[in-house]
Amino acid sequence: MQRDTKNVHWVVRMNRRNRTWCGLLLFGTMVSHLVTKETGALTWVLLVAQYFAYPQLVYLYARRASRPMRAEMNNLLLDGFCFGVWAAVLGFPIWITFIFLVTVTVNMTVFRGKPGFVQAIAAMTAGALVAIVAGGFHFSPETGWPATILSILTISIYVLVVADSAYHRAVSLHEAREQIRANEQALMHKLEQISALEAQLREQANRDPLTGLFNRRFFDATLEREIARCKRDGHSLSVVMIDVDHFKKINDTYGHQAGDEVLRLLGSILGEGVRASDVVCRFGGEEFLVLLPSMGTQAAQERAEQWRIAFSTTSVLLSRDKIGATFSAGIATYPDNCPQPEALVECADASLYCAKKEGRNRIVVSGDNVAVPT
Ligand SMILES: Nc1nc2c(ncn2[C@@H]2O[C@H](COP(=O)(O)OP(=O)(O)OP(=O)(O)O)[C@@H](O)[C@H]2O)c(=O)[nH]1
Repeated sequence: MQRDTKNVHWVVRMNRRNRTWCGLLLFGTMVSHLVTKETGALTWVLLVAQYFAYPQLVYLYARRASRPMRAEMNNLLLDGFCFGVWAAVLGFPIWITFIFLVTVTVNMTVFRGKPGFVQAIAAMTAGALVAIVAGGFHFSPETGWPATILSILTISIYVLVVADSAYHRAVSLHEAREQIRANEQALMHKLEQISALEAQLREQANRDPLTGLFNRRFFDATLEREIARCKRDGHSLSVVMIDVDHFKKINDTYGHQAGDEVLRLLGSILGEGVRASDVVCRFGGEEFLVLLPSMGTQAAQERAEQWRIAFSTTSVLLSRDKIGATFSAGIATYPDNCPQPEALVECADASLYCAKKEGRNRIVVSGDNVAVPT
């Protein structure tokens, strides 16, 4: 059965590899040293257990631990303790003790810095002391040339393995960072697309698709704001309500498409030369509303008159038809002729009604014989 090692913490995997392969070299080195000594069977058994069973046991412990990195640090300390025991049991042979010292301190320092170095020394010392207390102290530092050569080989290979691991770690870190950067860029791009889409949707929600002017929803929201502003600042606020004359007849005579073109023409005339603060909207059907903040009756009337002349003198060309149209408009201005800004649309509507009644193609200002709604 193949075990899935991909989910095992990379430090646990790396240390298992190092313990297994560098352990084999260390095993060989120790064997070459022990064969020159009188070595009991127990020592051989323990040596085999140390280099063949121990790496697998500590790997299983770290792999199953809820915090594998912490478990692996405990394993490294245990390595130090065991090497301390072996060093003392063997009488501190100089080369073998040196390998123990280098591997244990490097392993701990890589992960914990200087405190790791101190902990490694402490773990080795503890192991050595335990062995000395249990079995007595003896000192036999010399190693024969086979053990010396194997020791040099082992330490060289160990340093190479550590350097190679560090290199691969650096490469995969670099790749991961690049991947994160690419993901971030893709995410930013998506966010930009989403906010552009949102802005587009917001814009569409406020626009009339036929004329491109604002719609009633937007007008209502703006009117509320402008009413609050004109009340606060005491500025004028004018509303012009416009309705195409006999529009039904245009539709009936030239068709719905011709009617649409007439509405588009009026929309473009109303939209020309507006101030940033003006709000031109299609209120529905053939009815338009223009909100003119900070504009008194006279100026609003002049503007509406310009639109009326422009519209009545411009024709829509459709196939062979030249379609002309006029509009009627009602104007209401706060505070000039409409004392309640909330009633501006109603006042303008009443004036528009008057303009229609008086014969169309004209503009009527609220208050000019127009009953102001109460
Ligand atoms: N082409 C077109 N026609 C529309 C649209 N919306 C509403 N209408 C038509 O506009 C016409 C409005 O007619 P009426 O309310 O009778 O008004 P009118 O004919 O302009 O008469 P007065 O306003 O009294 O001058 C109706 O026939 C609606 O079908 C639109 O988007 N496009």
